[in-house]
Amino acid sequence: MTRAISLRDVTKVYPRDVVAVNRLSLDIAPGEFLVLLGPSGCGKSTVLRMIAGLEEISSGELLLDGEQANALPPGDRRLAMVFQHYALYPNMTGAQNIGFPLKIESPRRDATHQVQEAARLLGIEDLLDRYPGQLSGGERQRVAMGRAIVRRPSAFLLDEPLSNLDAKLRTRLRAEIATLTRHLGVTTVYVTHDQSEAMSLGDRVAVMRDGVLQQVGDAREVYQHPENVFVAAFVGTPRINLLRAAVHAPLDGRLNIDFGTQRIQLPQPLSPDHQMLRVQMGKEITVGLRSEAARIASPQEMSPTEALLNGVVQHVEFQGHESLVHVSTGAHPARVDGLEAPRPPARRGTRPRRGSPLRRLVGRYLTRGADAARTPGHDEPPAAETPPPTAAGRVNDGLVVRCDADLRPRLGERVPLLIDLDRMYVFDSEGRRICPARPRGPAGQQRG
Ligand SMILES: Nc1ncnc2c1ncn2[C@@H]1O[C@H](COP(=O)(O)OP(=O)(O)OP(=O)(O)O)[C@@H](O)[C@H]1O
Repeated sequence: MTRAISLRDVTKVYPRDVVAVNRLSLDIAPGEFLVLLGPSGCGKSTVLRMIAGLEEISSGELLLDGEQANALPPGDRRLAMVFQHYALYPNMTGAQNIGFPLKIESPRRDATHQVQEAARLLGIEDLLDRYPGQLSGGERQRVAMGRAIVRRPSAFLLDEPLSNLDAKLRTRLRAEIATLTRHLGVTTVYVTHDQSEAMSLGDRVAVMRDGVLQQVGDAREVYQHPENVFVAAFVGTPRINLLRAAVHAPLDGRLNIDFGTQRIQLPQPLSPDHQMLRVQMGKEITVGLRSEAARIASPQEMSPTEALLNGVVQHVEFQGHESLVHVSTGAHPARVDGLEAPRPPARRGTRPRRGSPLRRLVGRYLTRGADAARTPGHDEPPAAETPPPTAAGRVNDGLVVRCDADLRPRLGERVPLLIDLDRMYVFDSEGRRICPARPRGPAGQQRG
């Protein structure tokens, strides 16, 4: 038995007028695994607690299988909730903890069979005789999951269930949870602030900010077509590069995106996406470039859908299979409120050394300077475009790009960046995505 959960215009106002959830509407299909994602304090747990019946709904409607359930007592909802803190009874064994909900229902019932079955599904048969104090964090969370599934609920509500565990265990357990809930076919709502967890887990991801739902879609859709700059910035590792820019149209009818010290000219004829930028002329826009939308390569390799920017290597993160290279372009980074953890600072650049693989790759560019980078159809970078040095200990405008681990860019090295215009996002001054437009067809249908 699984169930549909619908929220219609649901608002939660706590005392002192704290609006934790603001007019949220969401339909979760029977058997679906939906992840509620957002930064701390955005209202995720409140949504879960309203579904569970642990928090009163201020306005709006909760429907369980189409029936209004705002006033239904929590015990009658047949939902199981698992919290970040395992809340196991320390004086009960694993078996007693798992069987506890059944004992509450009917104290004389022998729950051995159901407990064994839940333990078998979770692979914890050997832990049943142990007390919580004798279990590791991961084992305790499995017992907590056992307690949630033993009553065969119609939906699971999981509130950051893995955030107390180390990264390796978290990865393993989240795969187990996804497999288990699919095996049971039970509707699952999973709350997390960890975007990589969200992207790897759910059928759909619902991104929240300040109590307001920003976007719902499958992971690919949310990553590739973020509705706004907040979603673009919250989802994806490394974080998307966001640069302040303006659209200019000189008299020759061409269209430029101007980053202040550098600009790129959009190829003619303008694509339908780029035509939409005309209305942004004179207004501030934000350009979003994921790390895979720019590459360090010789301008001679530039394709018709690429444009050139120049940069200076500020910091290199070696990742084994690739490197993440922070490149200063002189452009001003755009700020998005409400995101956690800014990028880590990096050391100030030094001079490039001769003979590096990167120097061989883009060597002509490096030796001949900006002149070598000029390609017909693309804007010529002005002489003053070499980015200014940044203050020691800060990467204030570093564009993070992926690079083959063998290239080994040197700190301070001047590099050409080829920007993939098909994967360049533009957001208007309100943060809404202007381009690329959502693709037509079933995968890209507009919601709502
Ligand atoms: N009982 C309460 N009384 C007053 N305000 C509350 C209460 N519970 C939560 N809030 C506020 O409501 C907002 C949303 O809180 P909520 O716990 O739902 O966010 P969250 O996204 O789950 O955060 P986290 O990831 O940190 O758990 C926050 O501003 C919080 O301070």
